[in-house]
Amino acid sequence: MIGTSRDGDVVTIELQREERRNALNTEQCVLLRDAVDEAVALGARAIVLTGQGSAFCAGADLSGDVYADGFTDTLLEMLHTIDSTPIPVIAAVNGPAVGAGTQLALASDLRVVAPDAHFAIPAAKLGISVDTWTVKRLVSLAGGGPARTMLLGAESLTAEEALTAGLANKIGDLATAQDWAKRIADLAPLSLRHLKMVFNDDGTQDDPTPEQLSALQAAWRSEDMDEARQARWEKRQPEFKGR
Ligand SMILES: CCCCCCCCCCCCC[C@H](O)CC(=O)SCCNC(=O)CCNC(=O)[C@H](O)C(C)(C)COP(=O)(O)OP(=O)(O)OC[C@H]1O[C@@H](n2cnc3c(N)ncnc32)[C@H](O)[C@@H]1OP(=O)(O)O
Repeated sequence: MIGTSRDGDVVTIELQREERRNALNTEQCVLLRDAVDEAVALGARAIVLTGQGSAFCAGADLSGDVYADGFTDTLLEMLHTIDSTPIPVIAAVNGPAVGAGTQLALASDLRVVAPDAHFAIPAAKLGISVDTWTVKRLVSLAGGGPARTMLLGAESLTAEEALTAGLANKIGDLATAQDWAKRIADLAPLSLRHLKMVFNDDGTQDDPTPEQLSALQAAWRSEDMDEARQARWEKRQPEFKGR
């Protein structure tokens, strides 16, 4: 089960399998992927992801065969959908984020973490191999030290430790994340879209040449730049139209 709600330009998507601490199976991954796609198609300017009840997400559903009915491929597809959305995704980590639950938080752009939440990837306890993307994203966000503690040491990271390491951006609750999302939704969409592309560039692309960079800047030039300048001149909030 997945729940969605909309407040202006912000769509909140909630994992709703509280009885299983929002564990993910193939069906949940498909529902979550489709909910994210729908929010983007509806023109949302920011998405908040959260979990129902006391946990954010307990990871892959261990109550059956974890890798049944193409779970891994569907998980990968869902995480890639979140990672590549043109709009910012804020994870409101309302409780434990374990295994694929941490991966879900890693695929988001920003993380607001509840004080009693924690991150863990107990792959080494479960005989599971962790993929390269997850290791690289964890290192890029939390640093090599905390990443090794979590993966090689199979230890969890508390909210405060995650904030110190850089994995958490803020300590707060769902309302904190939604308020932040509303402020982000008022920023220039194309600027955010370009920043997300640059942040998520995994380094396999060659750096653009100066000519490519100026062409990219020209291509990204939008009416939003004129609106921002005009709004500043007229001392009012800009109303960005770019997508
Ligand atoms: C952009 C490109 C992306 C590329 C990505 C590539 C991906 C490639 C594929 C990677 C493959 C790896 C996938 C993934 O990492 C693997 C996993 O996720 S393994 C699962 C790891 N999860 C766990 O080990 C969590 C276990 N659970 C807990 O630690 C605790 O339950 C909790 C979450 C801390 C909550 O604790 P409590 O609140 O005390 O709750 P309980 O423990 O009492 O549980 C309540 C209830 O929920 C059931 N439950 C909990 N977790 C799960 C689960 N994972 N699956 C199923 N059910 C779960 C638990 O059994 C209880 O139910 P009850 O017994 O009461 O019926």
